[in-house]
Amino acid sequence: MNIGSLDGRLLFAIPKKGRLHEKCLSILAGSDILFRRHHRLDVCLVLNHPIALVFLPAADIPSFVGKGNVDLGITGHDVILEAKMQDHVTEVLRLGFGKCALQVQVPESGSIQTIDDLAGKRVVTSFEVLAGQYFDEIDARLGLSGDQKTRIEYVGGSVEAACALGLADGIVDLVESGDTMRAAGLHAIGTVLNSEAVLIKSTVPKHTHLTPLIDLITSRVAGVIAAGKYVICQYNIPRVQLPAATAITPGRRAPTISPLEEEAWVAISSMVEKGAIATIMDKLVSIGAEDIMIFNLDNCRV
Ligand SMILES: Nc1ncnc2c1ncn2[C@@H]1O[C@H](COP(=O)(O)OP(=O)(O)OP(=O)(O)O)[C@@H](O)[C@H]1O
Ligand SMILES: O=P(O)(O)OC[C@H]1O[C@H](OP(=O)(O)OP(=O)(O)O)[C@H](O)[C@@H]1O
Repeated sequence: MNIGSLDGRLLFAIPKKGRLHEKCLSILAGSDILFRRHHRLDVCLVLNHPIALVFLPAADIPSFVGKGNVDLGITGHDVILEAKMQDHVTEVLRLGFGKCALQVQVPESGSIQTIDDLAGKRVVTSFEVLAGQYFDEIDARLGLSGDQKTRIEYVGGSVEAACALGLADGIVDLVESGDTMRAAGLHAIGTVLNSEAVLIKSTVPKHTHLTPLIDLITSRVAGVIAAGKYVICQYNIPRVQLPAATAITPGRRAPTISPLEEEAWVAISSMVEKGAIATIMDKLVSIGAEDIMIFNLDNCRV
């Protein structure tokens, strides 16, 4: 592939490895963005759209999109703020995966047990901007200045080992399940930020002719995300219970209500959030619903 073949194409940045990579590949598949990635190549052409995918480290994607070198990208909300790109990129969609929290952590059994105890000491992190901003506020509140201020030191990885190695009194790192933190004998004493994966575009796009394609891809990605979040709930209910049933399954706009051959009954079909389905079914049973069925969505537009 020569670089000339990228001319006029929408450049779409995807995390090349790490926690967000696999989910991004399934979003591309669900959006019918077809590509063949050649071994070791980080740029590849999409077969069925004027798009090229650029596989980059998640932390580099905000700058590429913010500076307009790349038109669209998927990355974490956390790394947008860490790269100070929040004024240069627009978060078009929250994607509901890659959920984690950037937390201040200290050894479970140590003398430091609060943020105020940790202020003025050594903190190791890969998020030096966010950790710096967080502790600047704490230091200011406690009146710490000059040499008394919290020392933030950058490391590129294995942050959780820093306390055990004697490099730090506390760390600032991402937590999802908490397994990594607990395995390192640490616990959280403060939250700097909550994060999830987001679809981003340049706030001031360089290639305005690509706006319709950006909107099309955004709508497809939104459909894939919604299909993962919702299921279809279908059931029969006595007609007299319609108001109660509609309140339990209101749908996104309104439930679909169909007559049955039996005059006193109706069938209802409604989109409901996957996470709430057990409770919703309990409630439907309690008002006399029968034949309740749940269907997964392959894809949708909302
Ligand atoms: N444990 C986690 N659970 C959920 N999301 C996470 C987790 N760790 C990181 N993330 C999200 O994924 C983004 C990329 O983090 P990750 O550690 O996967 O990247 P990486 O450093 O490029 O990959 P690798 O860790 O393989 O070197 C983070 O900025 C954050 O938004
Ligand atoms: O709370 P948990 O579910 O344990 O997740 C937290 C861990 O996940 C991330 O690292 P990752 O495993 O992606 O590897 P990395 O250290 O190479 O970034 C993050 O840096 C934490 O170390």
